[in-house]
Amino acid sequence: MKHLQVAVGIIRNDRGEIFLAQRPSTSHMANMWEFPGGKIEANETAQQALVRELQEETGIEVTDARPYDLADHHYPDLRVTLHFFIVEGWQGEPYGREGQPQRWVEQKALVADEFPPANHDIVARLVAEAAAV
Ligand SMILES: Nc1nc2c([nH]c(=O)n2[C@H]2C[C@H](O)[C@@H](COP(=O)(O)OP(=O)(O)OP(=O)(O)O)O2)c(=O)[nH]1
Ligand SMILES: [Mg+2]
Repeated sequence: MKHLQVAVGIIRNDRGEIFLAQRPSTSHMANMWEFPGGKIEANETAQQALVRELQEETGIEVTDARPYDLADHHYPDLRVTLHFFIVEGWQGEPYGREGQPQRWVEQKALVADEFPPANHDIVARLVAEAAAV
């Protein structure tokens, strides 16, 4: 089975909101909401892939990102390992550079069911941590 390593950015602004993008209708996990990111290439670290993917998908230049969590998930015909980073420093303003719909959502208002199944534990953790503040 194919196994993808994916770098994913949880972009959080100073109001505690997180940037989400909607996956294209033709992609794997079509129409679900996601944290922007993408596949780690063979010659890259996870952090390098994160910086490149957020530039490509949201137009920002990441200046502050720290590893947050890992999630391993088996889809029916694909295994993914997601490398999540919290991104709290960047230049520019993120937007759906590939034409994908986007929105900012308060961390405590994230809804796990809007995300691919691989994200469910992470979204629950983010919501719990927001509630604890
Ligand atoms: N970016 C991203 N991918 C996710 C998330 N959750 C999740 O299961 N995935 C899965 C969907 C895909 O099967 C896989 C790879 O992500 P991707 O489709 O963004 O990869 P990519 O940007 O490199 O895409 P492409 O160049 O092939 O078009 O990770 C998430 O929150 N963000
Ligand atoms: Mg992507």
